[in-house]
Amino acid sequence: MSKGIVLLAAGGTGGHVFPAEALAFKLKERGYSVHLVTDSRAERYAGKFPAEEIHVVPSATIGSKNPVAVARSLWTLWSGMRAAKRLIQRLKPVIVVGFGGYPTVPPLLAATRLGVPSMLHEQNAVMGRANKALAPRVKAIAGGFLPESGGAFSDKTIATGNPVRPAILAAAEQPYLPSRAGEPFNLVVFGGSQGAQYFSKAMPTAISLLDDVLRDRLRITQQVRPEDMEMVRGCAAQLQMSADIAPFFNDMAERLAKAHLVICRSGASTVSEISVIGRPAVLVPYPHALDHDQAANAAALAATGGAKVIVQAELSPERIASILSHVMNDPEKLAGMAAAAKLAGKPDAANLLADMVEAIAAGKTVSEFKRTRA
Ligand SMILES: CC(=O)N[C@H]1[C@@H](OP(=O)(O)OP(=O)(O)OC[C@H]2O[C@@H](n3ccc(=O)[nH]c3=O)[C@H](O)[C@@H]2O)O[C@H](CO)[C@@H](O)[C@@H]1O
Repeated sequence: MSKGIVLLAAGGTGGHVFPAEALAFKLKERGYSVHLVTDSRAERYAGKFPAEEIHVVPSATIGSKNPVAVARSLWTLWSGMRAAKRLIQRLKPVIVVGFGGYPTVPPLLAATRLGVPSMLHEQNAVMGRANKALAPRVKAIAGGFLPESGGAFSDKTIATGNPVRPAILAAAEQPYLPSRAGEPFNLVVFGGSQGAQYFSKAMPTAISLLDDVLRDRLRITQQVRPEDMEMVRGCAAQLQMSADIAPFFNDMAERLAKAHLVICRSGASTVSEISVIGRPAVLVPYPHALDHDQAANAAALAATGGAKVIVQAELSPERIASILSHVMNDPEKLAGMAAAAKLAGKPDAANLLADMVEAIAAGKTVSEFKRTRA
């Protein structure tokens, strides 16, 4: 028999949904039923997300200054809140947990109005806008990279880390095996759930600048946005490179486990996964990210010595080639970074977050929960 329903709310991008999914697996193991409320991208997760049902309620952002657009958004939010209220009254969840993104605003507001316990998980080192708006109303906030003290809501924040998928935890069992002179060197290049156009042009040029000995050692996995696939495939063929190229790799955990170096953006789950598995990384924060959350996530891992951060404006194919030449000849340095990254990893985040969900659902305060952990 189910211990009760937990309603998870997440904006429809991988950045919000993947941590919610990791928590969902954990809660199901503990005997809860899970429902997900998200936006119109819900069908992407159908059959994959371990929820009894996936619900969509209307939502909108208020980004525009145009009064007609603002009125329309407010109306959509109002309808979303009414729909969310009906959903919560029907499901009677023991708690509603928001993972950020504007589609979480109606369900979380509805939960607080109905007196249902509610909490947030913020994946990034900087709080997103939806979470910032909801933070004063919820009972607790779990943070992927948020500090437990000194932040705006430190009295109710717990640094759980970002829950990672079971496949990532399995990959974390594999030790880092350095690639020495003459041995294959696995390089994984990726953007995030949507890919990163920057690497499509920069990587092939960088690789063309390497000497033949290093280029022969490279085995590349590169996530490439669909519109760039043909161009990057052509470059790889011209360079006679061994490269796996795709818009999205479903076996990313396994690829990260085998990587000798990762070059990527610094979305919250990306950074958390790299540190849980323990692989050295060059992080290139997405320069147009709202509130520069990616720069802050990257800085958190770089501070441990597990990664190097380079802002895109200071990066070039020449610099990538120079970094590759240097580190491919210095396996000890990469092994040191891998160890530092692993030390910073939080493989127990999903467990801790599930403990927190159970405690808040049972009416405990954050300070009471913290005391049980001490
Ligand atoms: C442009 C933008 O606004 N990005 C935001 C978005 O990033 P984004 O949605 O890219 O989020 P993350 O980096 O957090 O997660 C990407 C996920 O996709 C997976 N993956 C990626 C490529 C692939 O081929 N296969 C695969 O499985 C990664 O392993 C990771 O689990 O949400 C994050 C979490 O709120 C934020 O930190 C980012 O700033």
